[in-house]
Amino acid sequence: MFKSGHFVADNLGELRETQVQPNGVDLTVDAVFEQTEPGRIGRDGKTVGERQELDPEDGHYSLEPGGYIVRYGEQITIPDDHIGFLYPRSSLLRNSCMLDTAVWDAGYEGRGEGLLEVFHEIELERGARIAQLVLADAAHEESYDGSYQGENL
Ligand SMILES: O=c1ccn([C@H]2C[C@H](O)[C@@H](COP(=O)(O)OP(=O)(O)OP(=O)(O)O)O2)c(=O)[nH]1
Repeated sequence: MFKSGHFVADNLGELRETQVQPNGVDLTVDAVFEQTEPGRIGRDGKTVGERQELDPEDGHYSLEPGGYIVRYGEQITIPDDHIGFLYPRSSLLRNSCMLDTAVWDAGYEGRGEGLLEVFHEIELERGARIAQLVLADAAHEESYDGSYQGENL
């Protein structure tokens, strides 16, 4: 079963009232990066490629078509017995952009990242809401203890 927006909000850091939605919490864009060097995914590990942080102009990012890594502004905790899913705000899709996301594991804490695909130039204000995090009940044996634990806190 999916939890309410207020339940999700109780597991995040400081929020604005407008971020709490009926079924989840909207996440904001805190930083945007362009990858500059290749990463590597091997059978026994991975390396994230170098990236360069973009400077917002007058508080806005003007993004040309391409792929960008975004860091969310909220401090996220996925509580035990839950799993998190993140969806793009539909206004992104309606503006020819997409946010690609992965599974948020029980026990994860941090300010996570996603891949923003831009198919048509878009202006994003730093701090604008771009995604929605939802939580569902989930069974698990272990909790997240990977290399991204505690990232960007
Ligand atoms: O879109 C997402 C989805 C998840 N996460 C966070 C929460 C998740 O628990 C953690 C690790 O994700 P995943 O397990 O998919 O990463 P991995 O590449 O398998 O790394 P690890 O080996 O550390 O598990 O990253 C994000 O930042 N962005």
